[in-house]
Amino acid sequence: MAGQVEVGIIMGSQSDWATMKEAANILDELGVPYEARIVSAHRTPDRLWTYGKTAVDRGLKVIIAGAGGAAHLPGMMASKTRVPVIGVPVQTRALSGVDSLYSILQMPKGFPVATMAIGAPGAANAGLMAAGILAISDPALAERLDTWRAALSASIPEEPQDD
Ligand SMILES: Nc1c(C(=O)O)ncn1[C@@H]1O[C@H](COP(=O)(O)O)[C@@H](O)[C@H]1O
Repeated sequence: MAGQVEVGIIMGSQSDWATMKEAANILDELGVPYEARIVSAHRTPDRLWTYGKTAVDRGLKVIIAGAGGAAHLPGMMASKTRVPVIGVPVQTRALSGVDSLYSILQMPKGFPVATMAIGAPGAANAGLMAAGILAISDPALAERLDTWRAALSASIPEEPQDD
């Protein structure tokens, strides 16, 4: 997307993109510029270091970090930059993403990660959370987000339907 990139979507592996794309889709819908990068604490620690070190100067306002299994990426990124990190536990085959959730959730005091739900709903909510944070100082985005939320509410029928 054109414009100053204020949201960084990072993920531990290419295999996370199917999940993390849900965050990107929401940001596309709301007209929020973002970048998407593969950054792994385990496999590309130097890349993580550089990304975290330069995040503030590059103008990033929120980082969405998704990882699965021993999901150390969100916490490590939160240690490296004061840019708020939203963590997305990617669903895993072995342990259904509970491993990812626990790896991201229990941060020690001082370096928080705002942890979302496991999998695609969590990634979509991460996009919405990032948009909500940016909307605090962006009235036009706030209006788009309000419209998006109202449309979702309006799409929910009052009564259950038969299949
Ligand atoms: N959890 C992490 C980190 C990290 O936290 O740094 N780097 C990769 N991974 C995870 O390994 C899983 C399997 O990766 P592969 O599919 O590449 O084997 C992915 O869900 C990724 O997020």
